[in-house]
Amino acid sequence: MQFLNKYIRKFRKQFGLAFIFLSFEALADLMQPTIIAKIIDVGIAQNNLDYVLRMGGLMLLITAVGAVAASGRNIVASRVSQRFGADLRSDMFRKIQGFSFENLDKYDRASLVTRLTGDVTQVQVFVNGLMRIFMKAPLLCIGALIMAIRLDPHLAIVLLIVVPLVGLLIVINVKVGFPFFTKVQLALDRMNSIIREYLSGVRVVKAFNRFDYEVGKFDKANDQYQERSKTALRALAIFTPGITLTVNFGIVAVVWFGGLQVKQGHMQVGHIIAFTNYMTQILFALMVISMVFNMFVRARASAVRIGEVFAEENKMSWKKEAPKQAEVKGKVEFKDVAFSYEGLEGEPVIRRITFECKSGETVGIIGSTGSGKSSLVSLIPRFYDASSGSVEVNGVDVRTIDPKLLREKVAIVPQKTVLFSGSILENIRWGKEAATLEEIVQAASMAEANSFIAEFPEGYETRLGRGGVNLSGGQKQRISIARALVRQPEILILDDCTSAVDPVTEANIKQALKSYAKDLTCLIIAQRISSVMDADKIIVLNEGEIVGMGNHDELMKNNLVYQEIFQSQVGKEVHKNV
Ligand SMILES: Nc1ncnc2c1ncn2[C@@H]1O[C@H](COP(=O)(O)OP(=O)(O)OP(=O)(O)O)[C@@H](O)[C@H]1O
Repeated sequence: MQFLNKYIRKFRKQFGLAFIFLSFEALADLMQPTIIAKIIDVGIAQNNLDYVLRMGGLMLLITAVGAVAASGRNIVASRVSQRFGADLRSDMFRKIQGFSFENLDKYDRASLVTRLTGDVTQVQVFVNGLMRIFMKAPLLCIGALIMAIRLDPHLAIVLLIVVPLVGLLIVINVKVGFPFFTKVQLALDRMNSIIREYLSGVRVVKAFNRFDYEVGKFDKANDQYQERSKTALRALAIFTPGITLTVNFGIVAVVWFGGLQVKQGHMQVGHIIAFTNYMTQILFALMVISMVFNMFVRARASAVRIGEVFAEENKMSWKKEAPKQAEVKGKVEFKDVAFSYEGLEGEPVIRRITFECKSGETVGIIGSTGSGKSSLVSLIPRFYDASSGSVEVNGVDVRTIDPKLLREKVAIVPQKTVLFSGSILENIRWGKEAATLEEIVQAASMAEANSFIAEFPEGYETRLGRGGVNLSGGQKQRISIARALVRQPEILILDDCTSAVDPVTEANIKQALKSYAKDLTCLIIAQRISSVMDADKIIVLNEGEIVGMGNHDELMKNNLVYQEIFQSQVGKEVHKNV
Protein backbone atom coordinates (compact mmCIF):
# COMPACT_ATOMS: atom_id res chain seq x y z
CA MET A 1 0.00 0.00 0.00
CA GLN A 2 3.02 2.21 -0.50
CA PHE A 3 1.23 4.08 -3.25
CA LEU A 4 -0.81 5.85 -0.55
CA ASN A 5 2.30 7.59 0.82
CA LYS A 6 2.27 9.98 -2.12
CA TYR A 7 -1.24 11.20 -1.28
CA ILE A 8 -0.58 11.31 2.46
CA ARG A 9 2.45 13.52 1.73
CA LYS A 10 0.45 15.64 -0.68
CA PHE A 11 -2.38 16.33 1.76
CA ARG A 12 -0.37 16.33 4.99
CA LYS A 13 -1.08 20.01 5.68
CA GLN A 14 -4.83 19.53 5.35
CA PHE A 15 -4.61 16.39 7.50
CA GLY A 16 -2.77 18.50 10.08
CA LEU A 17 -5.44 21.20 9.93
CA ALA A 18 -8.23 18.65 10.36
CA PHE A 19 -6.32 17.24 13.33
CA ILE A 20 -6.15 20.68 14.96
CA PHE A 21 -9.89 21.17 14.48
CA LEU A 22 -10.57 17.71 15.86
CA SER A 23 -8.37 18.38 18.89
CA PHE A 24 -10.43 21.48 19.75
CA GLU A 25 -13.61 19.48 19.33
CA ALA A 26 -12.34 16.67 21.55
CA LEU A 27 -11.19 19.17 24.21
CA ALA A 28 -14.63 20.78 24.20
CA ASP A 29 -16.29 17.36 24.62
CA LEU A 30 -13.91 16.40 27.40
CA MET A 31 -14.52 19.49 29.47
CA GLN A 32 -18.31 19.11 29.56
CA PRO A 33 -18.65 16.27 32.15
CA THR A 34 -16.24 17.98 34.57
CA ILE A 35 -18.21 21.22 34.35
CA ILE A 36 -21.48 19.30 34.89
CA ALA A 37 -19.95 17.65 37.96
CA LYS A 38 -18.98 21.07 39.32
CA ILE A 39 -22.47 22.48 38.67
CA ILE A 40 -24.02 19.56 40.60
CA ASP A 41 -21.48 19.21 43.41
CA VAL A 42 -20.81 22.93 44.00
CA GLY A 43 -23.58 25.01 42.42
CA ILE A 44 -26.63 22.84 43.16
CA ALA A 45 -25.32 21.25 46.39
CA GLN A 46 -24.53 24.70 47.84
CA ASN A 47 -27.56 26.41 46.24
CA ASN A 48 -25.20 28.86 44.49
CA LEU A 49 -27.22 30.10 41.48
CA ASP A 50 -24.52 32.55 40.45
CA TYR A 51 -22.01 29.69 40.17
CA VAL A 52 -24.51 27.61 38.18
CA LEU A 53 -25.06 30.48 35.72
CA ARG A 54 -21.32 31.17 35.30
CA MET A 55 -20.56 27.51 34.70
CA GLY A 56 -23.56 27.23 32.36
CA GLY A 57 -22.21 30.17 30.34
CA LEU A 58 -18.78 28.55 30.19
CA MET A 59 -20.39 25.35 28.93
CA LEU A 60 -22.16 27.26 26.17
CA LEU A 61 -18.93 28.96 25.13
CA ILE A 62 -17.05 25.67 25.00
CA THR A 63 -19.89 24.10 22.98
CA ALA A 64 -19.71 26.99 20.52
CA VAL A 65 -15.93 26.52 20.09
CA GLY A 66 -16.56 22.80 19.52
CA ALA A 67 -19.23 23.56 16.90
CA VAL A 68 -16.97 25.96 14.98
CA ALA A 69 -14.14 23.39 15.03
CA ALA A 70 -16.57 20.69 13.81
CA SER A 71 -17.68 22.84 10.86
CA GLY A 72 -14.05 23.57 9.98
CA ARG A 73 -13.04 19.93 9.94
CA ASN A 74 -16.13 19.01 7.91
CA ILE A 75 -15.15 21.48 5.21
CA VAL A 76 -11.50 20.34 5.19
CA ALA A 77 -12.47 16.64 5.23
CA SER A 78 -14.89 16.94 2.30
CA ARG A 79 -12.41 18.89 0.18
CA VAL A 80 -9.49 16.61 0.88
CA SER A 81 -11.40 13.36 0.42
CA GLN A 82 -12.86 14.50 -2.91
CA ARG A 83 -9.47 15.64 -4.22
CA PHE A 84 -7.83 12.52 -2.83
CA GLY A 85 -10.34 10.31 -4.71
CA ALA A 86 -10.10 12.33 -7.92
CA ASP A 87 -6.26 12.31 -7.89
CA LEU A 88 -6.12 8.60 -7.12
CA ARG A 89 -8.57 7.76 -9.93
CA SER A 90 -6.74 9.96 -12.38
CA ASP A 91 -3.30 8.48 -11.51
CA MET A 92 -4.72 4.98 -11.76
CA PHE A 93 -6.29 5.70 -15.14
CA ARG A 94 -2.93 6.97 -16.40
CA LYS A 95 -1.21 3.90 -15.02
CA ILE A 96 -3.69 1.62 -16.84
CA GLN A 97 -3.14 3.62 -20.01
CA GLY A 98 0.56 2.87 -19.75
CA PHE A 99 -0.09 -0.88 -19.46
CA SER A 100 1.38 -3.14 -22.11
CA PHE A 101 -0.88 -5.81 -23.59
CA GLU A 102 0.92 -8.31 -21.40
CA ASN A 103 -0.15 -6.29 -18.33
CA LEU A 104 -3.70 -5.90 -19.62
CA ASP A 105 -4.09 -9.60 -20.37
CA LYS A 106 -3.56 -10.30 -16.65
CA TYR A 107 -6.71 -8.44 -15.64
CA ASP A 108 -10.35 -8.95 -16.37
CA ARG A 109 -11.46 -5.60 -17.83
CA ALA A 110 -14.44 -5.46 -15.43
CA SER A 111 -12.07 -5.91 -12.51
CA LEU A 112 -10.12 -2.86 -13.65
CA VAL A 113 -13.38 -0.89 -13.80
CA THR A 114 -14.31 -1.97 -10.26
CA ARG A 115 -10.85 -1.07 -9.02
CA LEU A 116 -11.02 2.32 -10.68
CA THR A 117 -14.47 3.14 -9.32
CA GLY A 118 -15.72 1.04 -6.38
CA ASP A 119 -12.34 0.41 -4.78
CA VAL A 120 -11.22 4.02 -5.07
CA THR A 121 -14.56 5.15 -3.57
CA GLN A 122 -14.08 2.72 -0.68
CA VAL A 123 -10.67 4.24 0.12
CA GLN A 124 -12.05 7.75 -0.38
CA VAL A 125 -14.90 7.10 2.07
CA PHE A 126 -12.36 5.87 4.60
CA VAL A 127 -10.22 8.99 4.20
CA ASN A 128 -13.30 11.16 4.63
CA GLY A 129 -14.31 9.23 7.77
CA LEU A 130 -10.75 9.36 9.04
CA MET A 131 -10.71 13.14 8.92
CA ARG A 132 -14.26 13.65 10.10
CA ILE A 133 -14.43 11.42 13.10
CA PHE A 134 -11.91 8.60 13.20
CA MET A 135 -9.01 10.81 14.22
CA LYS A 136 -11.15 12.27 16.99
CA ALA A 137 -11.94 8.89 18.53
CA PRO A 138 -8.46 8.08 19.89
CA LEU A 139 -8.11 11.65 21.21
CA LEU A 140 -11.47 11.38 22.94
CA CYS A 141 -10.70 7.89 24.25
CA ILE A 142 -7.31 8.82 25.72
CA GLY A 143 -8.58 12.19 26.99
CA ALA A 144 -11.64 10.64 28.67
CA LEU A 145 -9.40 7.99 30.25
CA ILE A 146 -7.10 10.66 31.71
CA MET A 147 -10.03 12.75 32.95
CA ALA A 148 -11.70 9.69 34.50
CA ILE A 149 -8.48 8.65 36.28
CA ARG A 150 -7.99 12.20 37.53
CA LEU A 151 -11.57 12.24 38.78
CA ASP A 152 -11.31 9.00 40.72
CA PRO A 153 -8.31 6.64 40.43
CA HIS A 154 -10.12 3.87 42.33
CA LEU A 155 -13.10 3.75 39.98
CA ALA A 156 -10.67 3.87 37.06
CA ILE A 157 -9.70 0.25 37.88
CA VAL A 158 -12.92 -0.71 36.06
CA LEU A 159 -11.48 0.92 32.95
CA LEU A 160 -8.31 -1.16 33.24
CA ILE A 161 -10.46 -4.24 32.68
CA VAL A 162 -12.92 -2.83 30.12
CA VAL A 163 -10.51 -1.08 27.72
CA PRO A 164 -8.10 -4.02 27.05
CA LEU A 165 -11.10 -6.34 26.60
CA VAL A 166 -12.60 -4.03 23.98
CA GLY A 167 -9.17 -3.64 22.33
CA LEU A 168 -8.94 -7.42 22.02
CA LEU A 169 -12.41 -7.59 20.43
CA ILE A 170 -11.38 -4.96 17.87
CA VAL A 171 -8.19 -6.83 16.92
CA ILE A 172 -10.10 -10.11 16.42
CA ASN A 173 -12.69 -8.21 14.39
CA VAL A 174 -10.03 -6.97 11.95
CA LYS A 175 -8.34 -10.36 11.65
CA VAL A 176 -11.65 -12.13 10.94
CA GLY A 177 -13.02 -9.46 8.62
CA PHE A 178 -10.19 -8.93 6.14
CA PRO A 179 -10.37 -12.22 4.19
CA PHE A 180 -14.16 -11.94 4.02
CA PHE A 181 -14.13 -8.49 2.45
CA THR A 182 -11.46 -9.49 -0.07
CA LYS A 183 -13.85 -12.25 -1.19
CA VAL A 184 -16.75 -9.76 -1.36
CA GLN A 185 -14.77 -7.54 -3.76
CA LEU A 186 -13.92 -10.55 -5.95
CA ALA A 187 -17.62 -11.45 -6.15
CA LEU A 188 -18.36 -7.86 -7.16
CA ASP A 189 -15.74 -8.15 -9.92
CA ARG A 190 -17.41 -11.29 -11.21
CA MET A 191 -20.83 -9.63 -11.25
CA ASN A 192 -19.49 -6.57 -13.08
CA SER A 193 -17.78 -8.79 -15.60
CA ILE A 194 -21.07 -10.62 -16.35
CA ILE A 195 -22.95 -7.32 -16.78
CA ARG A 196 -20.25 -6.00 -19.08
CA GLU A 197 -20.18 -9.19 -21.15
CA TYR A 198 -23.97 -9.19 -21.43
CA LEU A 199 -24.14 -5.56 -22.53
CA SER A 200 -21.46 -5.97 -25.18
CA GLY A 201 -23.05 -9.15 -26.50
CA VAL A 202 -26.69 -8.13 -26.13
CA ARG A 203 -27.44 -8.60 -29.83
CA VAL A 204 -26.24 -12.19 -29.76
CA VAL A 205 -28.18 -12.86 -26.56
CA LYS A 206 -31.36 -11.57 -28.19
CA ALA A 207 -30.72 -13.41 -31.45
CA PHE A 208 -30.26 -16.72 -29.66
CA ASN A 209 -32.98 -16.07 -27.10
CA ARG A 210 -30.55 -16.81 -24.32
CA PHE A 211 -32.16 -14.51 -21.77
CA ASP A 212 -32.82 -17.27 -19.24
CA TYR A 213 -29.25 -18.44 -19.47
CA GLU A 214 -27.91 -14.91 -19.02
CA VAL A 215 -30.34 -14.15 -16.18
CA GLY A 216 -29.32 -17.42 -14.53
CA LYS A 217 -25.65 -16.51 -14.85
CA PHE A 218 -26.28 -13.05 -13.42
CA ASP A 219 -28.45 -14.38 -10.58
CA LYS A 220 -25.73 -16.85 -9.65
CA ALA A 221 -23.13 -14.09 -9.46
CA ASN A 222 -25.57 -11.79 -7.68
CA ASP A 223 -26.39 -14.51 -5.12
CA GLN A 224 -22.72 -15.19 -4.58
CA TYR A 225 -22.11 -11.49 -3.97
CA GLN A 226 -25.05 -11.37 -1.58
CA GLU A 227 -23.97 -14.54 0.21
CA ARG A 228 -20.40 -13.35 0.64
CA SER A 229 -21.52 -9.93 1.88
CA LYS A 230 -23.93 -11.61 4.31
CA THR A 231 -21.24 -13.99 5.57
CA ALA A 232 -18.82 -11.09 6.03
CA LEU A 233 -21.37 -8.98 7.89
CA ARG A 234 -22.55 -11.97 9.92
CA ALA A 235 -18.99 -12.78 10.95
CA LEU A 236 -18.57 -9.23 12.16
CA ALA A 237 -22.08 -8.92 13.64
CA ILE A 238 -21.16 -10.10 17.12
CA PHE A 239 -18.35 -7.64 17.62
CA THR A 240 -20.21 -4.32 17.91
CA PRO A 241 -22.83 -5.57 20.40
CA GLY A 242 -19.97 -7.37 22.22
CA ILE A 243 -18.14 -4.07 22.65
CA THR A 244 -21.32 -2.23 23.77
CA LEU A 245 -22.09 -4.96 26.29
CA THR A 246 -18.57 -4.90 27.73
CA VAL A 247 -18.63 -1.13 28.18
CA ASN A 248 -22.16 -1.20 29.63
CA PHE A 249 -21.01 -3.75 32.19
CA GLY A 250 -18.28 -1.27 33.05
CA ILE A 251 -20.83 1.56 33.51
CA VAL A 252 -22.95 -0.66 35.77
CA ALA A 253 -19.85 -1.46 37.83
CA VAL A 254 -19.01 2.25 38.11
CA VAL A 255 -22.52 3.18 39.24
CA TRP A 256 -22.48 0.35 41.76
CA PHE A 257 -19.02 1.06 43.26
CA GLY A 258 -19.61 4.81 43.03
CA GLY A 259 -22.97 4.45 44.78
CA LEU A 260 -21.25 2.60 47.64
CA GLN A 261 -18.65 5.36 47.93
CA VAL A 262 -21.33 8.11 47.95
CA LYS A 263 -23.14 6.19 50.66
CA GLN A 264 -19.94 6.09 52.71
CA GLY A 265 -19.41 9.81 52.08
CA HIS A 266 -16.17 9.35 50.08
CA MET A 267 -17.60 10.68 46.85
CA GLN A 268 -20.09 13.21 45.49
CA VAL A 269 -22.98 12.44 43.09
CA GLY A 270 -21.66 14.85 40.45
CA HIS A 271 -18.46 12.80 40.30
CA ILE A 272 -20.36 9.62 39.47
CA ILE A 273 -22.33 11.42 36.77
CA ALA A 274 -19.11 12.84 35.31
CA PHE A 275 -17.41 9.46 35.53
CA THR A 276 -20.25 7.68 33.72
CA ASN A 277 -20.21 10.49 31.16
CA TYR A 278 -16.52 9.83 30.55
CA MET A 279 -17.24 6.14 30.30
CA THR A 280 -19.93 6.87 27.70
CA GLN A 281 -17.42 8.97 25.82
CA ILE A 282 -14.93 6.12 25.99
CA LEU A 283 -17.67 3.75 24.77
CA PHE A 284 -18.47 6.10 21.90
CA ALA A 285 -14.79 6.42 21.01
CA LEU A 286 -14.25 2.67 21.14
CA MET A 287 -17.35 2.06 19.02
CA VAL A 288 -16.00 4.52 16.47
CA ILE A 289 -12.59 2.87 16.59
CA SER A 290 -14.20 -0.53 15.96
CA MET A 291 -16.17 1.04 13.10
CA VAL A 292 -12.91 2.52 11.81
CA PHE A 293 -11.39 -0.92 11.79
CA ASN A 294 -14.45 -2.34 10.03
CA MET A 295 -14.16 0.30 7.37
CA PHE A 296 -10.40 -0.08 7.40
CA VAL A 297 -10.81 -3.78 6.64
CA ARG A 298 -12.85 -2.93 3.54
CA ALA A 299 -10.69 0.01 2.56
CA ARG A 300 -7.58 -2.13 3.00
CA ALA A 301 -8.99 -4.87 0.77
CA SER A 302 -9.70 -2.17 -1.82
CA ALA A 303 -6.33 -0.48 -1.31
CA VAL A 304 -4.55 -3.79 -1.89
CA ARG A 305 -6.40 -4.19 -5.19
CA ILE A 306 -5.54 -0.63 -6.20
CA GLY A 307 -1.94 -1.23 -5.11
CA GLU A 308 -1.75 -4.28 -7.42
CA VAL A 309 -2.51 -2.03 -10.38
CA PHE A 310 0.11 0.52 -9.32
CA ALA A 311 2.66 -2.23 -8.70
CA GLU A 312 2.15 -3.65 -12.18
CA GLU A 313 5.37 -3.17 -14.09
CA ASN A 314 5.41 -2.43 -17.74
CA LYS A 315 8.42 -4.52 -18.70
CA MET A 316 8.50 -2.96 -22.13
CA SER A 317 11.51 -0.72 -21.95
CA TRP A 318 13.58 0.76 -24.74
CA LYS A 319 17.00 2.34 -24.99
CA LYS A 320 16.60 5.98 -24.11
CA GLU A 321 19.33 7.19 -26.50
CA ALA A 322 18.15 8.19 -29.95
CA PRO A 323 18.09 5.19 -32.26
CA LYS A 324 20.25 5.31 -35.31
CA GLN A 325 18.55 7.17 -38.10
CA ALA A 326 16.94 4.71 -40.45
CA GLU A 327 17.73 5.18 -44.11
CA VAL A 328 14.77 3.20 -45.35
CA LYS A 329 11.08 3.74 -44.79
CA GLY A 330 8.42 1.13 -44.30
CA LYS A 331 10.70 -1.91 -44.08
CA VAL A 332 9.73 -4.79 -41.80
CA GLU A 333 11.90 -7.77 -41.03
CA PHE A 334 11.29 -10.81 -38.85
CA LYS A 335 14.44 -12.76 -37.92
CA ASP A 336 13.77 -16.24 -36.58
CA VAL A 337 10.97 -15.02 -34.34
CA ALA A 338 9.07 -17.12 -31.81
CA PHE A 339 6.38 -15.75 -29.55
CA SER A 340 4.28 -16.99 -26.66
CA TYR A 341 1.60 -15.10 -24.73
CA GLU A 342 2.82 -16.69 -21.49
CA GLY A 343 6.36 -15.32 -21.71
CA LEU A 344 9.45 -17.45 -22.13
CA GLU A 345 7.97 -20.54 -20.46
CA GLY A 346 4.80 -20.73 -22.55
CA GLU A 347 4.13 -22.77 -25.67
CA PRO A 348 4.91 -20.51 -28.68
CA VAL A 349 1.93 -19.55 -30.86
CA ILE A 350 4.33 -18.68 -33.70
CA ARG A 351 7.85 -19.98 -34.26
CA ARG A 352 10.75 -19.85 -36.76
CA ILE A 353 9.26 -16.80 -38.46
CA THR A 354 11.70 -15.21 -40.89
CA PHE A 355 10.62 -12.88 -43.68
CA GLU A 356 11.10 -9.40 -45.02
CA CYS A 357 8.68 -6.73 -46.29
CA LYS A 358 10.43 -4.23 -48.47
CA SER A 359 9.40 -0.61 -48.54
CA GLY A 360 6.21 -0.17 -50.56
CA GLU A 361 5.50 -3.90 -50.77
CA THR A 362 2.09 -5.42 -50.16
CA VAL A 363 2.37 -8.63 -48.20
CA GLY A 364 -0.60 -10.91 -47.67
CA ILE A 365 -0.79 -13.29 -44.72
CA ILE A 366 -3.13 -16.21 -44.99
CA GLY A 367 -3.77 -19.26 -42.88
CA SER A 368 -6.45 -21.10 -40.96
CA THR A 369 -8.06 -19.62 -37.82
CA GLY A 370 -5.74 -19.69 -34.88
CA SER A 371 -2.65 -20.16 -37.08
CA GLY A 372 -1.08 -17.07 -35.46
CA LYS A 373 -1.65 -14.32 -38.05
CA SER A 374 -2.86 -11.63 -35.61
CA SER A 375 -0.21 -12.62 -33.09
CA LEU A 376 2.48 -12.22 -35.75
CA VAL A 377 1.49 -8.70 -36.78
CA SER A 378 0.96 -7.59 -33.16
CA LEU A 379 4.74 -7.80 -32.75
CA ILE A 380 5.35 -5.05 -35.34
CA PRO A 381 3.86 -2.13 -33.32
CA ARG A 382 5.31 -3.94 -30.29
CA PHE A 383 2.06 -4.80 -28.56
CA TYR A 384 4.04 -7.78 -27.32
CA ASP A 385 7.72 -8.69 -27.36
CA ALA A 386 9.03 -11.68 -29.27
CA SER A 387 10.15 -14.50 -26.98
CA SER A 388 13.18 -15.09 -29.24
CA GLY A 389 14.56 -13.66 -32.45
CA SER A 390 13.99 -10.05 -33.43
CA VAL A 391 11.47 -7.86 -35.21
CA GLU A 392 12.94 -4.89 -37.08
CA VAL A 393 11.25 -1.84 -38.49
CA ASN A 394 13.35 0.18 -40.95
CA GLY A 395 16.35 -1.91 -39.97
CA VAL A 396 16.05 -1.09 -36.26
CA ASP A 397 15.03 -3.61 -33.58
CA VAL A 398 11.60 -2.53 -32.28
CA ARG A 399 12.85 -3.06 -28.73
CA THR A 400 15.18 -0.10 -29.15
CA ILE A 401 12.57 2.37 -30.40
CA ASP A 402 10.33 4.51 -28.22
CA PRO A 403 6.94 2.73 -28.67
CA LYS A 404 5.31 6.12 -29.24
CA LEU A 405 7.57 6.85 -32.22
CA LEU A 406 7.20 3.30 -33.48
CA ARG A 407 3.40 3.52 -33.41
CA GLU A 408 3.50 6.76 -35.35
CA LYS A 409 5.06 4.80 -38.21
CA VAL A 410 2.89 1.71 -37.89
CA ALA A 411 -0.91 1.89 -38.10
CA ILE A 412 -3.01 -1.16 -37.44
CA VAL A 413 -6.63 -1.75 -38.29
CA PRO A 414 -7.67 -4.44 -35.84
CA GLN A 415 -9.81 -7.43 -36.62
CA LYS A 416 -12.47 -6.28 -34.20
CA THR A 417 -13.56 -2.79 -35.13
CA VAL A 418 -13.47 -0.37 -32.25
CA LEU A 419 -15.27 2.94 -32.65
CA PHE A 420 -15.94 5.49 -29.94
CA SER A 421 -19.07 7.48 -29.21
CA GLY A 422 -18.80 10.84 -30.96
CA SER A 423 -19.08 12.03 -34.57
CA ILE A 424 -17.64 10.21 -37.59
CA LEU A 425 -15.24 13.14 -37.95
CA GLU A 426 -14.01 12.73 -34.39
CA ASN A 427 -13.61 9.01 -34.91
CA ILE A 428 -11.42 9.44 -37.97
CA ARG A 429 -9.51 12.35 -36.44
CA TRP A 430 -8.79 10.04 -33.52
CA GLY A 431 -6.00 8.64 -35.71
CA LYS A 432 -4.31 12.04 -35.98
CA GLU A 433 -5.43 14.86 -33.75
CA ALA A 434 -4.13 17.60 -36.01
CA ALA A 435 -5.68 16.21 -39.20
CA THR A 436 -7.40 18.80 -41.39
CA LEU A 437 -10.86 18.23 -42.84
CA GLU A 438 -9.25 17.74 -46.23
CA GLU A 439 -6.97 14.99 -44.90
CA ILE A 440 -9.94 13.33 -43.22
CA VAL A 441 -12.01 13.35 -46.40
CA GLN A 442 -9.02 12.03 -48.36
CA ALA A 443 -8.52 9.17 -45.89
CA ALA A 444 -12.25 8.40 -45.94
CA SER A 445 -12.27 8.39 -49.74
CA MET A 446 -9.38 5.93 -49.87
CA ALA A 447 -11.21 3.71 -47.38
CA GLU A 448 -14.32 3.90 -49.62
CA ALA A 449 -16.17 5.54 -46.74
CA ASN A 450 -16.68 9.02 -48.16
CA SER A 451 -19.64 8.05 -50.35
CA PHE A 452 -21.75 6.51 -47.60
CA ILE A 453 -20.80 9.24 -45.11
CA ALA A 454 -21.92 11.87 -47.61
CA GLU A 455 -25.31 10.16 -47.83
CA PHE A 456 -25.98 10.69 -44.11
CA PRO A 457 -27.99 13.90 -43.53
CA GLU A 458 -25.34 15.17 -41.15
CA GLY A 459 -22.38 13.84 -43.12
CA TYR A 460 -19.15 13.76 -41.13
CA GLU A 461 -20.95 15.21 -38.11
CA THR A 462 -23.19 12.13 -37.83
CA ARG A 463 -23.07 10.96 -34.23
CA LEU A 464 -22.09 7.37 -33.61
CA GLY A 465 -23.49 5.42 -30.70
CA ARG A 466 -21.11 3.50 -28.46
CA GLY A 467 -19.07 1.14 -30.62
CA GLY A 468 -20.69 2.62 -33.74
CA VAL A 469 -23.97 0.73 -33.28
CA ASN A 470 -25.75 2.81 -35.90
CA LEU A 471 -23.42 1.65 -38.69
CA SER A 472 -23.26 -1.59 -40.63
CA GLY A 473 -20.31 -3.95 -40.09
CA GLY A 474 -18.69 -2.95 -43.40
CA GLN A 475 -19.21 0.77 -42.74
CA LYS A 476 -17.57 0.45 -39.36
CA GLN A 477 -14.61 -1.36 -40.91
CA ARG A 478 -14.18 1.38 -43.52
CA ILE A 479 -14.17 4.14 -40.88
CA SER A 480 -11.64 2.14 -38.94
CA ILE A 481 -9.44 1.94 -42.08
CA ALA A 482 -9.84 5.71 -42.65
CA ARG A 483 -8.72 6.31 -39.07
CA ALA A 484 -5.52 4.37 -39.71
CA LEU A 485 -4.88 6.08 -43.07
CA VAL A 486 -5.26 9.58 -41.71
CA ARG A 487 -2.12 8.95 -39.68
CA GLN A 488 -0.20 8.67 -42.95
CA PRO A 489 1.76 5.70 -41.68
CA GLU A 490 4.78 4.07 -43.28
CA ILE A 491 3.44 0.63 -42.49
CA LEU A 492 -0.24 -0.25 -42.60
CA ILE A 493 -1.51 -3.49 -41.12
CA LEU A 494 -5.00 -4.58 -42.08
CA ASP A 495 -5.92 -7.45 -39.78
CA ASP A 496 -8.80 -9.15 -41.56
CA CYS A 497 -10.60 -5.84 -41.45
CA THR A 498 -12.34 -6.04 -44.80
CA SER A 499 -14.22 -9.25 -44.02
CA ALA A 500 -17.55 -7.39 -43.92
CA VAL A 501 -16.78 -5.32 -47.03
CA ASP A 502 -17.97 -6.59 -50.45
CA PRO A 503 -15.21 -7.72 -52.86
CA VAL A 504 -15.69 -4.77 -55.24
CA THR A 505 -15.33 -2.17 -52.49
CA GLU A 506 -12.37 -4.12 -51.10
CA ALA A 507 -10.67 -4.04 -54.51
CA ASN A 508 -11.29 -0.28 -54.69
CA ILE A 509 -9.72 0.23 -51.26
CA LYS A 510 -6.64 -1.75 -52.29
CA GLN A 511 -6.38 0.18 -55.53
CA ALA A 512 -6.58 3.47 -53.61
CA LEU A 513 -3.90 2.29 -51.19
CA LYS A 514 -1.56 1.56 -54.08
CA SER A 515 -1.97 5.03 -55.50
CA TYR A 516 -1.86 6.68 -52.04
CA ALA A 517 1.84 6.38 -51.45
CA LYS A 518 4.16 4.25 -53.43
CA ASP A 519 6.37 3.50 -50.43
CA LEU A 520 3.49 2.52 -48.09
CA THR A 521 4.13 -1.00 -46.89
CA CYS A 522 0.95 -2.99 -46.42
CA LEU A 523 0.47 -6.18 -44.49
CA ILE A 524 -2.92 -7.67 -45.20
CA ILE A 525 -4.30 -10.52 -43.15
CA ALA A 526 -7.25 -12.15 -44.78
CA GLN A 527 -9.46 -15.19 -44.63
CA ARG A 528 -10.53 -14.67 -48.25
CA ILE A 529 -7.79 -15.71 -50.65
CA SER A 530 -9.08 -13.15 -53.14
CA SER A 531 -8.02 -10.42 -50.69
CA VAL A 532 -4.34 -11.34 -50.93
CA MET A 533 -4.03 -12.96 -54.35
CA ASP A 534 -2.56 -9.87 -55.99
CA ALA A 535 -0.08 -9.11 -53.16
CA ASP A 536 3.64 -8.89 -53.98
CA LYS A 537 4.27 -11.63 -51.50
CA ILE A 538 1.98 -14.02 -49.65
CA ILE A 539 2.95 -15.72 -46.43
CA VAL A 540 1.12 -18.95 -45.70
CA LEU A 541 0.90 -19.70 -42.00
CA ASN A 542 -0.03 -23.04 -40.54
CA GLU A 543 -0.01 -23.84 -36.82
CA GLY A 544 2.27 -20.90 -36.09
CA GLU A 545 4.87 -21.66 -38.78
CA ILE A 546 5.49 -20.33 -42.25
CA VAL A 547 4.74 -23.15 -44.65
CA GLY A 548 4.93 -21.14 -47.85
CA MET A 549 6.02 -17.79 -49.19
CA GLY A 550 5.90 -16.28 -52.66
CA ASN A 551 3.46 -14.64 -55.01
CA HIS A 552 0.17 -16.23 -56.05
CA ASP A 553 1.54 -17.99 -59.12
CA GLU A 554 4.54 -19.42 -57.29
CA LEU A 555 2.43 -20.68 -54.43
CA MET A 556 -0.14 -22.19 -56.77
CA LYS A 557 2.70 -24.16 -58.32
CA ASN A 558 4.51 -25.38 -55.24
CA ASN A 559 2.48 -24.96 -52.05
CA LEU A 560 -0.02 -27.57 -51.06
CA VAL A 561 -1.64 -25.61 -48.19
CA TYR A 562 -2.16 -22.58 -50.45
CA GLN A 563 -3.56 -24.75 -53.21
CA GLU A 564 -6.01 -26.29 -50.75
CA ILE A 565 -7.16 -22.86 -49.54
CA PHE A 566 -7.55 -21.76 -53.15
CA GLN A 567 -9.49 -24.86 -54.05
CA SER A 568 -11.75 -24.57 -51.00
CA GLN A 569 -12.63 -20.94 -51.75
CA VAL A 570 -12.16 -20.02 -55.40
CA GLY A 571 -12.56 -23.58 -56.66
CA LYS A 572 -16.06 -23.67 -55.24
CA GLU A 573 -16.91 -20.27 -56.71
CA VAL A 574 -15.77 -21.49 -60.12
CA HIS A 575 -17.86 -24.61 -59.63
CA LYS A 576 -20.90 -22.60 -58.65
CA ASN A 577 -20.61 -20.37 -61.67
CA VAL A 578 -20.39 -23.24 -64.08
N1 LIG B 1 -4.26 -12.54 -25.78
C1 LIG B 1 -4.03 -13.85 -25.92
N2 LIG B 1 -3.62 -14.57 -24.85
C2 LIG B 1 -3.35 -15.89 -24.98
N3 LIG B 1 -3.46 -16.59 -26.14
C3 LIG B 1 -3.88 -15.93 -27.23
C4 LIG B 1 -4.19 -14.54 -27.18
N4 LIG B 1 -4.57 -14.15 -28.42
C5 LIG B 1 -4.50 -15.25 -29.21
N5 LIG B 1 -4.08 -16.33 -28.50
C6 LIG B 1 -3.84 -17.69 -29.02
O1 LIG B 1 -2.85 -17.60 -30.00
C7 LIG B 1 -3.13 -18.45 -31.09
C8 LIG B 1 -3.08 -17.67 -32.39
O2 LIG B 1 -4.12 -16.70 -32.37
P1 LIG B 1 -4.22 -15.56 -33.47
O3 LIG B 1 -5.32 -14.66 -33.06
O4 LIG B 1 -2.88 -14.99 -33.69
O5 LIG B 1 -4.65 -16.41 -34.73
P2 LIG B 1 -5.20 -15.91 -36.12
O6 LIG B 1 -4.49 -16.73 -37.14
O7 LIG B 1 -5.13 -14.45 -36.23
O8 LIG B 1 -6.70 -16.39 -36.01
P3 LIG B 1 -8.00 -15.77 -36.72
O9 LIG B 1 -7.84 -15.95 -38.19
O10 LIG B 1 -9.09 -16.61 -36.17
O11 LIG B 1 -8.08 -14.35 -36.29
C9 LIG B 1 -4.49 -19.07 -30.82
O12 LIG B 1 -4.29 -20.39 -30.38
C10 LIG B 1 -5.07 -18.25 -29.71
O13 LIG B 1 -5.79 -19.05 -28.82
